[in-house]
Amino acid sequence: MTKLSVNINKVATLRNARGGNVPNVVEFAKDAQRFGAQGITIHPRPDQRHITFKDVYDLKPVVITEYNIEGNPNPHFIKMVLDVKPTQVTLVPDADDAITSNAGWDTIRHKSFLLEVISEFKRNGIRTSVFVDPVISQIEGAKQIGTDRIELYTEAYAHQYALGNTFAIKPYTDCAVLANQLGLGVNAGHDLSLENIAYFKQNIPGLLEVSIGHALIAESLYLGVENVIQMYLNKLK
Ligand SMILES: CC(=O)[C@@H](O)[C@H](O)COP(=O)(O)O
Ligand SMILES: NCC(=O)COP(=O)(O)O
Repeated sequence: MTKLSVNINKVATLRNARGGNVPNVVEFAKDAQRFGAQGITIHPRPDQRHITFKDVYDLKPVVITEYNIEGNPNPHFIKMVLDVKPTQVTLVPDADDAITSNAGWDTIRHKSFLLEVISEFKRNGIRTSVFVDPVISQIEGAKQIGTDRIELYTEAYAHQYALGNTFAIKPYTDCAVLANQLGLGVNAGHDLSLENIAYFKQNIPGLLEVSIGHALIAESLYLGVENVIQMYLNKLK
């Protein structure tokens, strides 16, 4: 079975736009789990543009499924994750000013750094995952750094799938097959959506978890808007 971890960054983006507490990120996480989400993912960025450092702590007691914290392991991020002890930490090599995550780790070049950070998280009972491009040598490198899982960076797949290029799945399938052989768990995320998720799932053996945020929130707006407009109209009769 593949678990759905709902990324709630965009809920925080909306909240921060007004400076208040609407929508409430903690309540949203509770409701998402009540509606069936099997995990909650957040990606606190250094500028706190969406998820704040306070959110990271506030969410801990309410995430009763799997709590996945993603981010670049700078000293502050490492401390926060060690304090909160989520189910899983996903290491992402994003620059502070990146609009969103835009590349996987070079697991070969950063081997010694990743080995050290991963062993510290694992010593503290936190499952580790490493965000990687679908490149065979990077999966082999991931095995060398002792991570429990990899997260396949799916932006390229999502982009090509939307253009009708289903062959774009091939490097992902190949990497998942190798990861399974090496005993690495396989997660995936970035730009997955209602449109492209079924084909991805069908072609990725042993897919343990997908984390989905941007499209899921956008789709929720579209799929919910008729209902909400009708509710307003009823109140205005
Ligand atoms: C690691 C990853 O793939 C990202 O998708 C991420 O967690 C989303 O971050 P933003 O919501 O800041 O774009
Ligand atoms: N790890 C990927 C994630 O959490 C969500 O990415 P996206 O769906 O917001 O692109």
